Amino acid sequence: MTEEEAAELAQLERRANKLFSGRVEFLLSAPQLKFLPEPTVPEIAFAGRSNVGKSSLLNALTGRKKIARASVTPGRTQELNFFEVGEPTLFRLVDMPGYGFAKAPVKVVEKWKNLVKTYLRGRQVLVRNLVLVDSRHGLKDVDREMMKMLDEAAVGYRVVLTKADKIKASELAKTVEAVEAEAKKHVAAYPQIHVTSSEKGMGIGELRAALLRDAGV
Ligand SMILES: Nc1nc2c(ncn2[C@@H]2O[C@H](COP(=O)(O)OP(=O)(O)OP(=O)(O)O)[C@@H](O)[C@H]2O)c(=O)[nH]1
Ligand SMILES: [Mg+2]
Repeated sequence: MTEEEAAELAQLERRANKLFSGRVEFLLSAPQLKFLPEPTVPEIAFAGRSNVGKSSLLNALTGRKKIARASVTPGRTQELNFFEVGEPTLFRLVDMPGYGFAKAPVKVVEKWKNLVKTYLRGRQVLVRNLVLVDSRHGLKDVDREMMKMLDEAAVGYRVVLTKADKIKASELAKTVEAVEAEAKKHVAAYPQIHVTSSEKGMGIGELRAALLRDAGV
């Protein structure tokens, strides 16, 4: 990175930090597609296995403890939850139900799956997706399925490792390498992945800046 690029990035990060610490508001919760808000601004959606830390990452990004409901119980988020960022609203963050939660009743899982799939495939204003992956587990087949679906839907996505505070640096480095190698094989995935800890604030500033770029603001 040149000095100029580094300065530009630092400036973007400052702007991102300011924006995320400003107005962030819960807009609505959509249990069905007919309840989606008007597609008036760009949207960035958070996907990932149940309990991977989607709601926690949303809280960390916005610097608010409880704007999105996080929980030790997998399957906490059951609707598409929309949050608006900026005054006036510049873009929205969308917290989604997790996938791959074996204990949920089949019917409930089918309902979430359809909701998420239809949203991801058909939403005009969806500019970027985050696919969250637990640092301790790396990519699972359900993640690969999601990535394939996004490749097919031509929705660009960033792979984000979560809970990086939970493993040793040496193990983390191995996971990063493996996940990055796989991400490079997916057409719609960013070749570089993000490493985060919502608990420790790791990687949060960089991700904020990346999201600002994605939203085009
Ligand atoms: N140590 C640590 N724990 C985390 C981190 N992020 C999330 N967790 C914990 O992981 C659990 C699940 O977090 P959530 O944010 O609710 O996960 P989710 O992906 O929204 O889960 P669903 O809504 O069920 O799909 C909670 O107990 C969080 O406190 C992190 O960065 N570090
Ligand atoms: Mg959640």
